[in-house]
Amino acid sequence: MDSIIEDVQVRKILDSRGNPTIEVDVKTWGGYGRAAAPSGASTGSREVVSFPEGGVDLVVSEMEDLIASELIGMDACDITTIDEVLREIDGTDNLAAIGGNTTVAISMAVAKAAAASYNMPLYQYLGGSMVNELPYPLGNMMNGGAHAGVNAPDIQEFLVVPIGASNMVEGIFANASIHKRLKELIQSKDSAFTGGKGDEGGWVPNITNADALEIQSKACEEVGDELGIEIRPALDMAASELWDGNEQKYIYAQDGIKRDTGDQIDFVKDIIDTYNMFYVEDPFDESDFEGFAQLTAKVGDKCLVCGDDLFVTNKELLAKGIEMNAANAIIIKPNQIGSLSETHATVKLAKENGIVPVVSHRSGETTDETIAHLAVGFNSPMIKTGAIGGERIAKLNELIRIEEELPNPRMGKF
Ligand SMILES: O=C(O)[C@@H](CO)OP(=O)(O)O
Ligand SMILES: [Mg+2]
Repeated sequence: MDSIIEDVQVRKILDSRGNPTIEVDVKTWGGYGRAAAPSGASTGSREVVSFPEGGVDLVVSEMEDLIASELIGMDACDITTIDEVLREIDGTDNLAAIGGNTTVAISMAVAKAAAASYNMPLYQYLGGSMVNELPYPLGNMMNGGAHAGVNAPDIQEFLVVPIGASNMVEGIFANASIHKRLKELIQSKDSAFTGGKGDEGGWVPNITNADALEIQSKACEEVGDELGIEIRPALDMAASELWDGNEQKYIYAQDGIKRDTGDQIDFVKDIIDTYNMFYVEDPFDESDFEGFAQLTAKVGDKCLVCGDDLFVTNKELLAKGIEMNAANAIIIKPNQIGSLSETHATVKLAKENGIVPVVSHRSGETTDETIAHLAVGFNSPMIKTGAIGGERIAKLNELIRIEEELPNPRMGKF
């Protein structure tokens, strides 16, 4: 049994914001897997807790031995049971005792060790030998909101999708070209722009939301024409960060505008119509399933309306969203739910119901490349993982390698 776990090691490492996070090594008789946990800034309130009070240091000093002693001797292929054991060790509903980042890093390292035990890449171990589809890269171009400083746009992420790309390399480099072009276009609107970037490598301009939307769309058209492929704009509005529960309004500080839910529906629909948006994530507060459902009814036939904070990769919340027709896409972030098997269950439910799963990074990342394998192995037609920057290109470059390995690679289907 090459996949029997022999050792589990936990260490504190840096993330891209300079915060501590956790990296786990799992050794089996015949293989080895390593994975690290990312962390969010605009987190959903229903996500599992990242770390116990005491943080990564406490996990390393007091929990490593306990966790290792439970897992040593188990079969790394039995990932569901291993995830259950981790939940039992924790003993809370929201993984507050050992931390969802601890469990997810172990869970992903176990899966990688299992794959390595049988000399397989993770995507093939998860997706089978017929897997051959690659995800369109949803690339982050400009940052605002919680991922940027003051004076930035309120909308958190201005993204693009190279939907006309015929392969991964073409899509990834199209996004990099847009990122470059946007620097020039920002300078035309903001002469004091110094080239500052946000947490995910997108530019942080001091311009209005309207100006940002305009140059985002211009960059898609110009670069799309030059490269001869269709590139469409997309947004993550991260509207939970804009929502003021007392005022019952979305506060757009940069524009000095407040919008109630009805105004917000009209505002987002207008943006989708005007700019032919391919994808809009979290256009409403995380508790507003009804607002999501109203927007999806209006634009769901031409735009992906995606829930991130709304669903937090949680199967029960997704089931509620399916019942209410709240969205037609879901962000998949393993550390929101704390394990690979629960992440897989949510992806499965999404696919069974025609909801597009979009595997995603977090704003605080490491050079861990696991999500590139999850996107391919889970057959996710899109991956959200930035456009430039070391911790972002770790995933993109891994997708380039995976494309090279696949016998008959093709871009995913929506
Ligand atoms: O809102 C998001 O989708 C993510 C990643 O882009 O941000 P965070 O990791 O801060 O939640
Ligand atoms: Mg989001």
